[in-house]
Amino acid sequence: AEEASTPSVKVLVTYHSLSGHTERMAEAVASGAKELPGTQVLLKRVGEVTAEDLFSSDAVVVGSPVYWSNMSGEVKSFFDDWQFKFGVFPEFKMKNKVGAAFATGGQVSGGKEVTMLTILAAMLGNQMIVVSGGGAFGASATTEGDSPGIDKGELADARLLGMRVAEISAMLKHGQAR
Ligand SMILES: Cc1cc2nc3c(=O)[nH]c(=O)nc-3n(C[C@H](O)[C@H](O)[C@H](O)COP(=O)(O)O)c2cc1C
Repeated sequence: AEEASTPSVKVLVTYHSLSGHTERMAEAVASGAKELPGTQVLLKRVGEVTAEDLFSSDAVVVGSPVYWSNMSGEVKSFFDDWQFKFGVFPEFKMKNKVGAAFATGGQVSGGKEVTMLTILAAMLGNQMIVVSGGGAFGASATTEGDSPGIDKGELADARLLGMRVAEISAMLKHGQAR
């Protein structure tokens, strides 16, 4: 009965992906978050996220392909839409929600960490509580050259990120990760 009366933690996992790599990572982040009982996960492309999706979430995990060592324009437009479409400022409507990032990039040293940091920077500017997981700045995967596609270890990192986001969100919402 106690379980049922505890409101579930809502995690929004959202991403941009043209050739499917970032989408695979997003699915793994989502399944990692679901591993914590009582977690509700919504998986959507950035362009499909509504105000209701955003504001009803306890956590938002954003994934981007690396475009010129940074988040893709579509992901940046998503963040810009937080103001243009959803009016987050000046009330800081995203304040104290958990935020995290993941990225895929063609090259080993092609800007995945910068990409995650710029995503986290947008979240920090919104007074969100940013967390890492999987890797030091979030979960990432190299998708071209000697390391084509997404491998098992990269999927495992994405799952770990999702789990950590769910755990921290539950701690903030309920005082413990259950
Ligand atoms: C316009 C453009 C710019 C890119 N710039 C970079 C880059 O600077 N560094 C890098 O490692 N990969 C770069 N890539 C490769 C993508 O990040 C990589 O293929 C990624 O996994 C694609 O993700 P997706 O399959 O989800 O679309 C670029 C790709 C495109 C289309």
